[in-house]
This record gives sequence, structure tokens and C-alpha cells, in this order.
Amino acid sequence: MDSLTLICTAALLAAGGLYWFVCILGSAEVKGKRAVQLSGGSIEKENVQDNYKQYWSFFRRPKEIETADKVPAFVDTFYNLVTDIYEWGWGQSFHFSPSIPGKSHREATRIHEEMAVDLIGVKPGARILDAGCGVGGPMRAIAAHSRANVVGITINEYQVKRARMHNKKAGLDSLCEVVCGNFLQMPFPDNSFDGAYSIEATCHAPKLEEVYKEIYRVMKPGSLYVSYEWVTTELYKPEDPEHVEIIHGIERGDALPGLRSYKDIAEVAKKVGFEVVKEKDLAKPPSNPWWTRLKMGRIAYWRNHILVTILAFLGIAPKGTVDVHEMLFVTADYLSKGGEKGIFSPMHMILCRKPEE
Ligand SMILES: C=C(CC[C@@H](C)[C@H]1CC[C@H]2C3=CC[C@H]4[C@H](C)[C@@H](O)CC[C@]4(C)[C@H]3CC[C@]12C)C(C)C
Ligand SMILES: C[S@@+](CC[C@H](N)C(=O)[O-])C[C@H]1O[C@@H](n2cnc3c(N)ncnc32)[C@H](O)[C@@H]1O
Repeated sequence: MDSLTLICTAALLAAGGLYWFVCILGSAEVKGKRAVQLSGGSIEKENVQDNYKQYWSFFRRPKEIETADKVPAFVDTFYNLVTDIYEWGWGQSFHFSPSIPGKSHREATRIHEEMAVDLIGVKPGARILDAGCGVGGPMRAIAAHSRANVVGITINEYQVKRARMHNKKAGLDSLCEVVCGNFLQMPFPDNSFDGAYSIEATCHAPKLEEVYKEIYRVMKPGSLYVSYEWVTTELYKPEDPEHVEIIHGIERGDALPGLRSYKDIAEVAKKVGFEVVKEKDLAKPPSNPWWTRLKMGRIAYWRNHILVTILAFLGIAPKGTVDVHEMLFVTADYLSKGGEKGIFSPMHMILCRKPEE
């Protein structure tokens, strides 16, 4: 073989390898987002790095996220930064679920979502609220399973665009509606929903009471609300520096104004007027660990990190994407530790009823 043939063969192999690494491997599962499409949500490409710095500056004084009224804007910035990475590396449902032997992550996720709508017992044609809907993974599973009309609300405009696109693609846009707004002040009339749910979303509210009060307002008397809450468990010891570090790590990497204790959830629900029908930590045995999926993905995260670094270097992905990805990488570790130690649960389930008038 002469040297020209050798160079051409090597170049072809390198190009093929790069294509495979970026376009095939770049998507860890079937997600609807590719590595080459990573963006900063609604943030202009050149402003992603500054927005990341701005996000991080909120945590200079841990546990004191300046003032509560700044939280929705800070959460919005966070989701501009992470939405594409979540979709690319996790899927369209931005939450955890217990692993189920013999079932894929996708199936386990769907089962966890369907359980929520089964708990609120709605009939086909009912109108239900998804408070903090993300890009609508749960909303589509729930609408398909229950044939209820789901109205989702998210603070993040980019997620609204993504969710509407996915709804249409899934042929579920007649059942699923998405609104951009703050779940602390929703643009819906009193007593207008036949049920409501929120999956790993109300943890972003600076005061749980404010979001529960607002959900209570828009629900019809007699209807049910279920929430999967992020909490510290009875094993969390605030005097243990390792526990505190893990919980702060989770708060910093997930835009949380401060994790609540499992004890506070039912108390707040009752305070706003709900009757508590059932409360259960879905992470507890006999459920299988929810964090194994996070740990199993570690090799893929390394691969993703190399990929993101190359794409940012080539100017394909925004510059700050590398920092955001690194932050998530670290967060995954804190989340797994919180799960393994049993001090944190992302699925403390509470089922509430708005009393009949
Ligand atoms: C409910 C919330 C989000 C929960 C999870 C959906 C996300 C929490 C941490 C995220 C991730 C961590 C590591 C990323 C990895 C480094 C990257 O290569 C691919 C994406 C990750 C796996 C990413 C995916 C989503 C999470 C698991 C919060 C915000 C209240
Ligand atoms: C972790 S994601 C979960 C999304 C969805 N429930 C799921 O499981 O895929 C949290 C969601 O809550 C939304 N959210 C947080 N604070 C909000 C607020 N004040 N008003 C409306 N939505 C909010 C975010 O925009 C995001 O869509």
C-alpha cells in the first residue's frame, strides 16, 4: 500500500469513527436529542457560559438563595442550561423511578408515571393538571394510559416548545396542552381541574405551602392530587458533615432552594386545606433502588464528557455546556450517595383530597 492510500484509509476511518462517536454513541438511549443538537435552551449560544456563572453564583451562600421571589427565574435559567443534556442523556421524563427487574428504564419510568394517574383515579375526558411538566414525558404516558386531558405548566419557555413538539410527534396533542407559567401563580380559574399531579417538580418552590395552596385553588372540590416529593429522610442527620455535604451537593446541582424533610410534606398539605389520603416513600424496600440507573451510566457520562468537550471546542455546542455537564456529573454522584445512604428520597409520595364543600 502506498502512503497516499494509507493516509486516505486512516482519514476515512477517523471520520467514520468520529461520526459513530458523535452521532451514534452520542445518544445513550432513544431520546429525540443528539449531541450535535445540544443548546442552551432559550439562551443565546454566546451567553450560555455567563448564565452558568450566574446560576452558580446563587449558591455562594448555601441555603440562602437570595430572596424567594428570585427562585423561579433562577430555576428557569437552570432548565435552559440542562434541558437538552437531560433529554440527550436521560430521556423525556425528568425524574427517577425504582428499578424493576426484567424491565427497561423506559418501562420502569412509564409504570411510575401511570401509578400517579391511577392514584388520582380520573376518568377518560377528565381535565387534569401537571404542575411542573418538563418536556412532557410523564404527561404523554399519563394521557395515553388514562385518556384524560392533561394541562402541563412549566416556567421554562424552551421546555414548552420541546413538549409541544413531542406531543405532536406522539399524536397526543389533542389530549396534551402545555402552558408557560409559574406554578405559584397559575393562569387557571378556581375549581377548574378534576385532578392534579406533580412529579419531582414542587421541590423547586421556595415555600411548599405556596405551590400546594395554588394547586388546591385550581382543583375541584372532591378531586385528588398526588405529588412525588424530593425530601431528606429520617436517616438524615444535620449534625453529620458528610450528610450535609451530600444534601448541599444535591441542592446545588438541581436548582433547589433547600431540600425539605419528609416530615414537613403532610403538615403543609393539611395547612392549605387538603385531607391526606396516603403518604409513602416509594424508594423504600421492597422497591428496588432508583439510583442504580445513575451509577450504571458512569461510563456513558465519561464518553459524554469527551463528546461535549470536543463539540464545544469545535464551536458546535455552546462553550458553557462543558461546565454544565461537569456540574451534572458531580451531581449524579451526590444523588447516588444520598440514595445509597438512605438519607434522601426523590419519590416521597403524598396523595391528597380537596374536601367537598
Ligand atoms: C427532578 C430533577 C431531575 C432529576 C434527574 C432527571 C436528573 C438529576 C441529575 C441528572 C443527570 C446527571 C448526570 C448527567 C450525565 C453526566 C450526562 O452525561 C447525561 C445526563 C445525566 C445522566 C443527567 C440526566 C438527568 C438527571 C438524572 C431535579 C432537577 C429536581
Ligand atoms: C425535574 S423537572 C420534572 C418535570 C416533569 N415532571 C418530569 O417528571 O419529566 C421539574 C419541572 O418543574 C418546573 N418548575 C420548577 N419551578 C417551577 C415554577 N415556579 N413554575 C412552573 N414550573 C416550574 C420546571 O420548569 C421543570 O419543568
